[in-house]
Amino acid sequence: MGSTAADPGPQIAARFRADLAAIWPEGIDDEQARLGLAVSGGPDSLALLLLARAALPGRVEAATVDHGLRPESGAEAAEVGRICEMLDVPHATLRVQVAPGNVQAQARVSRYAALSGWAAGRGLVALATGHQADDQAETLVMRLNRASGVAGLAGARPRGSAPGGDLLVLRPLLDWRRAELGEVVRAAGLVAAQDPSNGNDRFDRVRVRRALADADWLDVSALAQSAAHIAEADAALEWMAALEWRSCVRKEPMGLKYRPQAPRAVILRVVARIVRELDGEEARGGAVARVVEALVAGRPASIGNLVARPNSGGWSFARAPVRAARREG
Ligand SMILES: Nc1ncnc2c1ncn2[C@@H]1O[C@H](COP(=O)(O)OP(=O)(O)OP(=O)(O)O)[C@@H](O)[C@H]1O
Repeated sequence: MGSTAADPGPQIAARFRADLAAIWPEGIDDEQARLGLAVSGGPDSLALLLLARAALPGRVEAATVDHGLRPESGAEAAEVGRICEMLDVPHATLRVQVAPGNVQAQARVSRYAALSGWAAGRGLVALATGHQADDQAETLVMRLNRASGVAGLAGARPRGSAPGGDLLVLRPLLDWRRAELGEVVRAAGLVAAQDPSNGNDRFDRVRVRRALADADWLDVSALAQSAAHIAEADAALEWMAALEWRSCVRKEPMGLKYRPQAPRAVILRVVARIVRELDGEEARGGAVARVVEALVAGRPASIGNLVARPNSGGWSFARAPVRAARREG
């Protein structure tokens, strides 16, 4: 493929360059700095590949994670490899094993772990992903429909770190519409895989997508911006929860003691972290809320393998004693 066919038009390229510049890490103005691209083979991340290659010629590398969860995943990764070869962009396929349990959540954990290892090994300054405005808006509407709290409603942030690590993740396409990205791919003569991402909540998402397309009074870009505002509020709550943890949570011989000071939204996060640290499990939001409600009312409560008790100005959390009967049996 000639570079002219693959290169997006000058206006599109300039818009992407400006979006990338706005989130580019401070202090990394090195002309040699190279950016990693997470390319699943779907239309959004293929557009990312084309746009980033034009914005940073010779300074991008791509990786595709093959979770091995669908029969066609290997062929999709190979197709991304073929496209990258045509575009003269180095490409790696990262095969991962997904731990049993919540498959989508585990796939995400292994995906980011693999991408982080790859980026570190290749000396890349950051990883860019293809999250875009329609996905943000759809997720927001789906979560509103499930009564999600702030963390659930928060959209992806333009700049953040990969879960469980310190790889910088850039999302330069958050203001781009799906149709615009599809057009970038089409204009380059490429054919994207049928949306290999977004498989987790595909059914709900497709329904919401149709509803949003029919509701011409709904402004998808505005919804996406709201998701971004909520993401900032979520980060602020996390910051407050870290502060509350430092000043109000103490070790006890049997577990942790918490003397809550903050508003309830922060308390819920601190209690969720206590459960995570003592029980090693991620607690469901509703279960955490029930425990807090009981403790505020002066009643003990249990969550996972923990017992929480109100006492002398605070709440004690400890692992529940193994019942004698169970031990004997
Ligand atoms: N198998 C994959 N290989 C490489 N990149 C991927 C893969 N799956 C997803 N991505 C990257 O993540 C972006 C968002 O994909 P998707 O919407 O599936 O993720 P998500 O689960 O909604 O978001 P997050 O990964 O932040 O939880 C894609 O545009 C792409 O950049």
